[in-house]
Amino acid sequence: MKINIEESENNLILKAVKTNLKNGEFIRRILLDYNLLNKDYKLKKLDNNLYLPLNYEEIEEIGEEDLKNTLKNVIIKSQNQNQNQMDDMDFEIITTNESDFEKSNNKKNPSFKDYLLNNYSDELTNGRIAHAYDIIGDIVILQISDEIDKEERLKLGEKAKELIPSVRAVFRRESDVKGEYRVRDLEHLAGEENTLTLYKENGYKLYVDVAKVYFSPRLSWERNRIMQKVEKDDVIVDMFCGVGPYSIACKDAKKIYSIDVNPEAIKLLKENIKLNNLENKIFSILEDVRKVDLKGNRIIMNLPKYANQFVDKALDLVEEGGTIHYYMVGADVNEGINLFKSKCECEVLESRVVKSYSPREYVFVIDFKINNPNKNKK
Ligand SMILES: C[S@@+](CC[C@H](N)C(=O)[O-])C[C@H]1O[C@@H](n2cnc3c(N)ncnc32)[C@H](O)[C@@H]1O
Repeated sequence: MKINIEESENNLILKAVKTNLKNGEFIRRILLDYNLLNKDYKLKKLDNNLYLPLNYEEIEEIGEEDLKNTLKNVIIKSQNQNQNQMDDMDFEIITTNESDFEKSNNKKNPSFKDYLLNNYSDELTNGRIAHAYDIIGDIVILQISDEIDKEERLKLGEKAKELIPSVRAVFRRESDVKGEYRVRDLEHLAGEENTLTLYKENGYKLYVDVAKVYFSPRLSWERNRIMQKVEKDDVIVDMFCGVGPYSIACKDAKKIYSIDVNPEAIKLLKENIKLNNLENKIFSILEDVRKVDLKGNRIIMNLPKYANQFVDKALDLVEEGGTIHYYMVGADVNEGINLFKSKCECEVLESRVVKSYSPREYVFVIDFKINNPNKNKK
């Protein structure tokens, strides 16, 4: 096989990790843990190298540089933990195309993406059907507009169930995330009408009920970024914890306070604490965070749409010299920076786009070091 670096007009572009055969199995397991391995294709051996095809949308969301850094960090961490000797940290991410890889099902079935491309190219172009979908455990959530007939939507659901590996149920986003609990309406399209699933990311597991709580697999990279920053003496306050993905990602900290107003989220959080053996570290609190009185040195504010209403509360919760990870929706990250500067003495440690939110808006994260939470307080 020749690995084409050039983009081809007739073929779907794929990204792949190229590594030497010795390190291949180690990297394969990491990619599986991160839901990054594209199971539609077989791995490819060539010369002394292994090529592992990646889920392209995931890479688009996180960016290639971030992917490389995160993989490097995870490899270093796993090596320390398991004394796994990976010869050299040698791997690269290459751009190739799907014809370089053999389909994994051997049945000459198209992938669901091929199916969409072949049958719904107009709808993909005009945005009535999105190419991207979320896989949470064994549940798939498609993005299909109301303008597509119900009958057609059900047909697409059945196709998704048939063509996407290991799927138990297919739903469609019926609304944006909304309300205080940030939960979206879903329409059932195929498979079991059961919305509870077990999801895996960054080496931990989570029960998620996609109809009752907020959850986004597209934040797994961001959670990994936070995971790398946590120190063993940290006391974390996860102000809007949901089922606990950030709290659990912070498992190397000394103590984690996890707060949410949604009783269903806290119920699942409790299950997730047990599932990950973190009973002695994570303390769940079913409450409006505005009524909670605690102190921590690392505060996580993952309520991007309304976070600006909770800055004063976060400044009450943070210790002097602590860090606030502030998520916000907007067109310009300076809105968030100026807001904090008007309320306290702080510096920006890092800021980046986490994902796109609407055609002109993004979800940004800003990591602030809070030198004096009370200065400028009104
Ligand atoms: C965007 S979700 C994030 C959940 C979780 N951090 C995650 O990444 O999956 C925001 C969460 O904040 C919770 N929430 C909203 N207002 C709240 C408040 N005043 N106090 C505590 N939790 C709140 C919602 O119930 C929801 O679970």
